[in-house]
Amino acid sequence: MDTQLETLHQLARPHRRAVLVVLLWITIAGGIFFGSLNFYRGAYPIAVTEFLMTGYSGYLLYAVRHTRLLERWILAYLLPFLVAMMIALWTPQASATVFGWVLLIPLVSHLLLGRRLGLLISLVFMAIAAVIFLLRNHHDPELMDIRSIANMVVLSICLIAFSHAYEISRERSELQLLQAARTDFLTGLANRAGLTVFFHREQKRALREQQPLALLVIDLDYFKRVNDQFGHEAGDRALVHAAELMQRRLRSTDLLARLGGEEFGAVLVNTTSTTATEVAEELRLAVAAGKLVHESQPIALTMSIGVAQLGVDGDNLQALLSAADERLYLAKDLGRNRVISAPQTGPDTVPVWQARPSIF
Ligand SMILES: Nc1nc2c(ncn2[C@@H]2O[C@H](COP(=O)(O)OP(=O)(O)OP(=O)(O)O)[C@@H](O)[C@H]2O)c(=O)[nH]1
Repeated sequence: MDTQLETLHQLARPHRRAVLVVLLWITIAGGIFFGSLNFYRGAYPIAVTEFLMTGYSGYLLYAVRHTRLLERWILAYLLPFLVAMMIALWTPQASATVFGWVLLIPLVSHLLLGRRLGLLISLVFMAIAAVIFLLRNHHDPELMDIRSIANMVVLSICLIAFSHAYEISRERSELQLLQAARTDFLTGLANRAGLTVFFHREQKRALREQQPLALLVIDLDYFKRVNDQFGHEAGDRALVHAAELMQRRLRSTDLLARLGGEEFGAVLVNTTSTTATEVAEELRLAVAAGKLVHESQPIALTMSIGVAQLGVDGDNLQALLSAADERLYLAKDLGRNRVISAPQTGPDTVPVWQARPSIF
């Protein structure tokens, strides 16, 4: 399943679960009421079906509480419920008003299953209900009147269209909110939450495909001075400028994020610590060479960077952030404007094991 679809399912789960629980309670109450009524009237097959549906709904109520397979349980409720509805429509004892329940199908199936499956289920079961209606009532001139039929068709189309439009706009708003929650407002990069989601996805892929994965933690040097000397607005521009320079040098498959303040993080997919160090070096040189001018005065920017690799420096994001952070602060202690990574890295870096004694 693609990640956006999976994210949409995850976002929708709490409200779908809530709708399902309400429907199950209504089914239980309705099943007891109509089952007793039909039993009393002697309509035993319908009464038994309704009592069975009541018991099944009670079981589902228990099952859906903590399940991770909510979509399957929804289908396990909705399909028998709709089949029972079709059987009830077909039974000779059922009155014509029972067809009113069919109008619930698009609302319930869209609320429970979203726009794609909701639309499919609505179309299939409403078409079956229409066929049953025509077969049962084709002798009734009042019900077969063109105006009555047109009324029912238009009402059905309206309900399908409204339910579908509601689901589309709900999905869109949820995605926009999610996007905003994972984006840094100033630079437009991912924020820490966005980096976390991206890292976990790439970590799974890296483990599955046995590929390396590297993390950079990047901090602008003496950034307080930029703010103090040029003002906060110029500081903001400098952050955006550095972000753009770095973004240009990364592959589209990598992720650059602003972790907060003047600190950035980069997840480099399919990259070893050695290559990540070379990339970090390129980023450092690009930002140091970048020409940012504020009111005719150049703003000089440099960065310190710590590098870590999955499986070498830790097996989770927290461990990699700590390792990269530790190296970043070592870079600061050694005079800033440099990259520090694991011991086996390139010539322009200071190995951790060599540099460590200077800070103790
Ligand atoms: N303009 C601007 N400044 C910010 C933002 N977030 C954090 N800062 C500033 O970044 C500066 C960070 O200062 P410090 O933590 O002392 O670090 P530094 O001056 O970069 O020094 P080193 O990191 O040790 O090289 C502070 O002055 C913050 O106000 C922001 O969104 N915009």
